Amino acid sequence: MQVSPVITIDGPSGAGKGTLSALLAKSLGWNFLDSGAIYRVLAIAAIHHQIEPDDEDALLPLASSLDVSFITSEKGSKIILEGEDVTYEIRTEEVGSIASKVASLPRIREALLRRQRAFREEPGLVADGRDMGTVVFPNAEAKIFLTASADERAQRRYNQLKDKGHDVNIARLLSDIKARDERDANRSVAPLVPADDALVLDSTHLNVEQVLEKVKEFVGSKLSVQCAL
Ligand SMILES: Nc1ncnc2c1ncn2[C@@H]1O[C@H](COP(=O)(O)OP(=O)(O)O)[C@@H](O)[C@H]1O
Ligand SMILES: Nc1ccn([C@@H]2O[C@H](COP(=O)(O)OP(=O)(O)O)[C@@H](O)[C@H]2O)c(=O)n1
Repeated sequence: MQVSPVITIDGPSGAGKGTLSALLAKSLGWNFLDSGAIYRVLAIAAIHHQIEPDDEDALLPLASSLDVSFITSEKGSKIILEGEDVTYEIRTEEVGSIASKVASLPRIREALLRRQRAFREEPGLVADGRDMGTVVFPNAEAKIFLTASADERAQRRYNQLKDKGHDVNIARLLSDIKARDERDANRSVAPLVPADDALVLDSTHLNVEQVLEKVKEFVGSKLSVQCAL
């Protein structure tokens, strides 16, 4: 059976993965998986159910039957957890930090694998995360590892959260980002590392258009989708 093609975009927080993935998915007309949102939703569910982020036994049933839906319409996309709209709530740095704690638990990652792979549908998928090219879709057609310096990523996150009306502090953001980098890169399962066959792209001194240009060139060399791009 022919499976749909996948482009994976992995990298640390604030590197521009979500921005790039959304632009690529839109220009190709492909599906989009924001795998980080699944971990963030699980973090919110843990808070709602008063479960500590390191309590793997208690989190496991929650992860296995996570009642979440990703709704995309012309007005934008919405994330609904147990009937509640958590689209705005999941984006705080605090939730990102709890997400990175629950994401370090091996059985939790295992429980979420099938849910993530189910996004691979016709005509194709752009998957954004930490382990998309290494674990979830190891046979992806094109893999990108997008990074940038921690200072640049903290500044981008600061601007982004401020624009959305969140109360933010740049020094705190930088230290949270560094702590999250450290945890994501050093965990025992699915650590944040580029796949052997990934294009590693440092976006510190590149704007969104420049990143997109380079990625389109790379994707075009790996897949026969040049016409769509
Ligand atoms: N190359 C870039 N240069 C400057 N800002 C960028 C770049 N890529 C993304 N951004 C901005 O940085 C912020 C974080 O990007 P995002 O795509 O959410 O990162 P990630 O998904 O890797 O955490 C967003 O506000 C986005 O518009
Ligand atoms: N595929 C993924 C995606 C996210 N995550 C975890 O979930 C957290 C939040 O992911 P995210 O992609 O929303 O984070 P940002 O890059 O947007 O800050 C990350 O810090 C990771 O610890 C993961 O472990 N594996």
